[in-house]
Amino acid sequence: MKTALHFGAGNIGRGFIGALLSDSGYHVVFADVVEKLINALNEYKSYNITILDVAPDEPIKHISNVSGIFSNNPEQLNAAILDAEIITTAVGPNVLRIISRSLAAGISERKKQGKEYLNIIACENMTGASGHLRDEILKHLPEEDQEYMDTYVGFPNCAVDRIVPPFNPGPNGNVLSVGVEAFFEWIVEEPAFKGPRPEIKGMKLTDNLVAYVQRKLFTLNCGHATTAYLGYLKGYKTVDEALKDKSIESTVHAAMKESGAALCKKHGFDEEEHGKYIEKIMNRFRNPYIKDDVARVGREPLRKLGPADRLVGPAKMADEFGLPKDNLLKAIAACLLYDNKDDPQSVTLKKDIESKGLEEVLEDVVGFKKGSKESRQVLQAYNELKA
Ligand SMILES: NC(=O)c1ccc[n+]([C@@H]2O[C@H](COP(=O)([O-])OP(=O)(O)OC[C@H]3O[C@@H](n4cnc5c(N)ncnc54)[C@H](O)[C@@H]3O)[C@@H](O)[C@H]2O)c1
Ligand SMILES: O=P(O)(O)OC[C@@H](O)[C@@H](O)[C@H](O)[C@H](O)CO
Repeated sequence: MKTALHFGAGNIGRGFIGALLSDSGYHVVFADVVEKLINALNEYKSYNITILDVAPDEPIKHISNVSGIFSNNPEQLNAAILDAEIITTAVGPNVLRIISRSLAAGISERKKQGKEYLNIIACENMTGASGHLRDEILKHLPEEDQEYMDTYVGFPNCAVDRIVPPFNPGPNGNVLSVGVEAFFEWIVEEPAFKGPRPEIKGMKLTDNLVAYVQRKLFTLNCGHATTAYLGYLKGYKTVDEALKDKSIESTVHAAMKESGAALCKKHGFDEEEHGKYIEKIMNRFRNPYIKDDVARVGREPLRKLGPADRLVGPAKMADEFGLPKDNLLKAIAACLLYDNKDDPQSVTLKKDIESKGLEEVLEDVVGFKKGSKESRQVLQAYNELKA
């Protein structure tokens, strides 16, 4: 049987990518650092996915042929890398650097054992995640193994879309159970594969990946983050609850339209089709069967304020074409106000704003120069939202 190694047995790992791999005939080995997940994977060797929607065709999907290993156990991991025909990740962009050392060791071992093609796909909300992972691996790979990696190891980037919220399996439920929306989209960069393309049900291939990644990140994740930060400020707990607030809904919609106008100019998307794409996403956010925590959606605000990420990325793109971006700037201001003591990045952000001042943080983190029009506008929105 074919083996797939997937890093991260979390929401997207179990609820999306691992499930597609298992459905396509792979034995899926999940590598994670959480003991209870690994133990449960090895004990039950299967889990259930609940589809959170009105009358889904298949309300519960049973996923089998799975097992778990510890990502911080070099022997287990090396053996799994050696066996794998494909490797995927869904660990969060910041963890890619952490797993890169083990992947480098595994790639060197594959060379020693005369193994051929392998593709590694990082399924994270980040433009160029697999390429970034490759760069991190290169830092640990001996020079004499680099040619082997160039020849035999592909790093196709991808866009990954399915809302997988926190899920409560109930008092006697299985820790592996996961609830997902019915919709899913996994688009992978075809030219970057090395060797034969793997056949995975539900994986779509494209040769224009950047457009799809930006379409998803700057629309869905942009609207999601805007809802989360504005919602958190007003004390709402979930995305659907926040969107029932008309003033939040209209800002979220307007921010997605601003990013949409920029995306259509940049990538030539049809405006009418893109409008439908936005409406479909708004309806996905409103799905009453999904109770998605605003703290999950707003997690790691410093990452989300990055220059190529969901808020600043579309604002810069709008600027490139001289298009409006007032609502995107308001979303950036709401993100800067995110004050959640359980989120380490929120704590750091707050401390930095207190010690350096908002303008300096805007320049360092977001890239808006002190005194620039954008910086002044964010400052004004920040003070208005704070009041
Ligand atoms: N949940 C969603 O709706 C969704 C949708 C699309 C994309 N994503 C992206 O998928 C990625 C994962 O998100 P998630 O929601 O599944 O998060 P999650 O927190 O549910 O899962 C991440 C998993 O990675 C594990 N992990 C942490 N460090 C690790 C390490 N060193 N080695 C192996 N595993 C490690 C964690 O223990 C956890 O189980 C993120 O990049 C996210 O942006 C999430
Ligand atoms: O995972 P993050 O932190 O990058 O973003 C939070 C959510 O917006 C995200 O997980 C969405 O649910 C997902 O991207 C839907 O495909």
